[in-house]
Amino acid sequence: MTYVLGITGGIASGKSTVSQYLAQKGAKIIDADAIARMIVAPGSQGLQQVLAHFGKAYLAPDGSLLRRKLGQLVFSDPKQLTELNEITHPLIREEILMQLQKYRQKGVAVVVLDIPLLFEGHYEQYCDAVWVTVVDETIQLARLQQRNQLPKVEAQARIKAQKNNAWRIAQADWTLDTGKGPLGWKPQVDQWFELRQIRFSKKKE
Ligand SMILES: CC(C)(COP(=O)(O)OP(=O)(O)OC[C@H]1O[C@@H](n2cnc3c(N)ncnc32)[C@H](O)[C@@H]1O)[C@@H](O)C(=O)NCCC(=O)NCCS
Ligand SMILES: Nc1ncnc2c1ncn2[C@@H]1O[C@H](COP(=O)(O)OP(=O)(O)OP(=O)(O)O)[C@@H](O)[C@H]1O
Repeated sequence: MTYVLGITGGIASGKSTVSQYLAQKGAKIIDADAIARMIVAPGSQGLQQVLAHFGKAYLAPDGSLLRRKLGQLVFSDPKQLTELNEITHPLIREEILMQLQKYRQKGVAVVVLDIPLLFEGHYEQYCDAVWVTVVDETIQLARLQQRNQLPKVEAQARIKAQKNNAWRIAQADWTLDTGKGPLGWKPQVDQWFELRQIRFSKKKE
């Protein structure tokens, strides 16, 4: 039986960092952001659909999507964001469910669904438990600005384009504060699995 753990949270709240730690312990990760990039890769049908809707101005000379530019548009205009979601989300869902099925068939012990829009997309129906990562908004803003090299207003727009923490926390099984650094959250993560006697698959070296 595969144990499916969903991890969600606001932008730059630490989802990928926690997922990477679980991958080191032997979990398989299904990364929605990576899938979202894959479905609009150069030459893909997804990219064609995005460009047909938003225009060729979002195509880079090397055939890739101008992500920063599209982000500037959609994270400052909810209507445009909804339209991008309508194009991309069915393709993202199909790939997520395919990967999940593959891991279940292989008998992987723990699979992590790392999905920013987990509750929005109702992926909790596939999860045995859902964690939400949270961090103080000042730290979140600083991490986001630093990681994505974004000016403050753009980073703030991205945070504002998402649902808030209270909305996510109300639906989650557990809330993990990543603001205190790894020494704060790693032992709590270990304990979650120990208490429930959930074992990871042995990693192939
Ligand atoms: C707008 C795009 C091109 C900006 O690309 P960029 O490389 O700058 O950001 P990236 O994809 O790495 O996303 C970073 C973070 O932004 C947030 N985010 C991304 N898409 C969305 C969205 N549709 N709604 C709310 N937040 C989002 C998430 O927290 C995500 O982790 C890109 O985010 C995108 O294509 N989004 C639509 C697909 C989607 O919903 N992806 C999220 C996975 S479900
Ligand atoms: N506990 C921590 N201490 C210090 N920095 C951290 C911690 N957790 C995450 N970070 C840093 O914060 C940034 C955001 O973390 P991460 O990429 O894991 O967030 P995310 O929730 O996956 O983001 P996104 O929603 O954009 O996918 C990264 O640069 C990461 O290195």
